Amino acid sequence: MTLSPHTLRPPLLLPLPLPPTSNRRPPPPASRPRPLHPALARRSRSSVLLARPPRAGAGAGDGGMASHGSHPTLLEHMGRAGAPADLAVLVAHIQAACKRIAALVASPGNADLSRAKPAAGGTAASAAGRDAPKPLDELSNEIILSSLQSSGKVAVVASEENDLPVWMCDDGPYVVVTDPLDGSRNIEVSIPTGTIFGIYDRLVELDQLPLEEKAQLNSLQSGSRLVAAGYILYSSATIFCISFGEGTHGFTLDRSTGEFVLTHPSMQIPPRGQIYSVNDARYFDWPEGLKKYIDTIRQGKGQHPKKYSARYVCSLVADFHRTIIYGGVAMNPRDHLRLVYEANPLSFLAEQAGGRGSDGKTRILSIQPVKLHQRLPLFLGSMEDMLELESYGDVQQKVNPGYDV
Ligand SMILES: O=P(O)(O)OC[C@H]1O[C@](O)(COP(=O)(O)O)[C@@H](O)[C@@H]1O
Repeated sequence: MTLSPHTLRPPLLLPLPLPPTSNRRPPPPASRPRPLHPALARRSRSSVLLARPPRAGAGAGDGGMASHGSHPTLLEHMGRAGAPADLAVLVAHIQAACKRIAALVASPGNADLSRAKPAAGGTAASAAGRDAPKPLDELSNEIILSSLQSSGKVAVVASEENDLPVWMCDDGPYVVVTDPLDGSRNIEVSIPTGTIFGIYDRLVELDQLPLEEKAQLNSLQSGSRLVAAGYILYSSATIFCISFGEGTHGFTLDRSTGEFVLTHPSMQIPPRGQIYSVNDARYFDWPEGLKKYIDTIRQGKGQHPKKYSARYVCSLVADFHRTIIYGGVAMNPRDHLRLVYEANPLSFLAEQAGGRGSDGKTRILSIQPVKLHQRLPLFLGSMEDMLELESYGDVQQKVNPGYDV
């Protein structure tokens, strides 16, 4: 595994032309700029003002710079919040990559790419010498990595798809952790998928260490040091939720212009929901505390005197997005989800929306990662539901026999 893939191939598929949609909401009420998170304030010396006058004919591929009526675009929002120029450039590249992934997962034929399919004869290449089609998570990884590399702002990226962190640029100010396409096993049946990412400052104090060592240590930063995090949900709408440490904000892709526009400003998880989200076919492998908690809330006998409903997409971003909006708790109690590029970014977003992320005992953002692909139980959701769940003590599933589906 090389640490310097300067030969990254450009993604193979181009976005298809997208039809206009009518999924726009009425304009949000005018909001005053919020105070900057200290991490942003520290770096705002070179902040940018990205708001621009309306431009005729603005569309996909213009980097998100066009004004969009009374809905600020993502980059306009960053400009108004005083985000550093480097961070805005980086986010612009991430959003461009995610537009391509959105087109990819929605394109005809993607079912063929939903999992690895070796060419005839079991080799990676066909008789004609062409590569076998790559599964979508690999393609998405290539799209994200090539975008991050061309941003020039990333020192190192740690991805679910790479065994080791990928060193990109010695003076890149940021470190990115990412799951480029979560839930890809759902693609074949057109169920929502998502991209997750987290952004840290490069640890300049490690600059003199050998490449592998500084790549690893930069990628293993505690979630409490996140500068920004986000997810992109590819569903009936494509939604980009992001936090720079001053709230969690959601932007919806307007396919008529190619812009992510602010549709969910300052998202707040309701303090209490009435939905639990878990793969409960695993019930008999759960510990007593978790069984008791779920049995109790199902019957409306918990702290909230209402019977809970179950929802489980089995696609982390979709389950989390619903939980942020409706409240409740989304969980995977076994050691399955990854601390560095799944649990940390989503916990950061949950906290910024007034919720909580924990492993059933401990606040996720206070756990020091020791391995890049470290797995753990993950519980995310409304503050009151989370505290009630954790009060049962014994909620982490220790038995993890491996499941076929
Ligand atoms: O099989 P389980 O325990 O229900 O896990 C489902 C979870 O695994 C994921 O599919 C991620 O798993 P992978 O990293 O193996 O793709 C999530 O999207 C989903 O929330």
